[in-house]
Amino acid sequence: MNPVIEMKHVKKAYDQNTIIEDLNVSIDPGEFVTIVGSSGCGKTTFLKMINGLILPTAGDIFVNGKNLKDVDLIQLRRNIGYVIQGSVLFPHMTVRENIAYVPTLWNKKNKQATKDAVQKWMDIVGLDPSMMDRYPHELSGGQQQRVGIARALAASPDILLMDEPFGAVDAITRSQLQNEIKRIHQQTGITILFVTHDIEEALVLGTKVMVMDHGEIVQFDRPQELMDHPTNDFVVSLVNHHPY
Ligand SMILES: Nc1ncnc2c1ncn2[C@@H]1O[C@H](COP(=O)(O)OP(=O)(O)OP(=O)(O)O)[C@@H](O)[C@H]1O
Repeated sequence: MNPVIEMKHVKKAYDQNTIIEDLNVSIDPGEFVTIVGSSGCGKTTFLKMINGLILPTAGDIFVNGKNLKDVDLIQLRRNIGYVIQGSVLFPHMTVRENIAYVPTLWNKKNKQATKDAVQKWMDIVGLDPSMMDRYPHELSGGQQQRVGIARALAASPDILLMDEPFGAVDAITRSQLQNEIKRIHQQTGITILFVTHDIEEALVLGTKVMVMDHGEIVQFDRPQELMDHPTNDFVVSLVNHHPY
């Protein structure tokens, strides 16, 4: 199987400050990769290098076999969904208009196709149709997060990048959203990369868990493997905070 994302000898420095020294990783299509690690270890930097929002200082990044050095980054981002913490919806657009944003560009002559897409994705993320004409400020944090996910998915991306997407919602909503995203992953087979600071969330959601420490991947394994065979003391301490 060809990897959907590959990094080879990737280095990232901000001025003189090297955050990532030499990162090598290969991610297979369809995986749900959760990324955990201490604060400031480079998780967001890692994620943003995949959609070209941050450029590496050295090394190569391949998405769907193409070196990012050779691709149009705007085009690339159309195929990569990006969901971050908090609301990043267009405030002056309704739920319907937010979700329809990309499908409208595609279906200029077929309004019904856009309408169908909005309904389909609202349904998949568990948003009641009565929310359709509301504006973001008329929604709860959890509902806004659902619209954000629906909007990202409505663009039919191959890859979905999620940076602490459920960080700002209460525990009940968070657990509902976790179930939704797990189901969406199973239904769509999309590749998901999901940053979290919560090891429990990482172990529950991930088909693979990537543990980062000081810009290095210290372990990248199936959740069970991580719990049974943690590779170093950092992973041991992470896993030990897990209640199971
Ligand atoms: N634009 C920037 N300029 C300079 N330093 C930066 C910049 N962006 C991030 N950093 C630094 O790079 C390091 C890694 O940041 P990053 O946001 O990738 O970490 P993280 O693991 O996602 O952190 P957190 O869990 O706290 O969100 C941090 O020390 C941060 O201060």
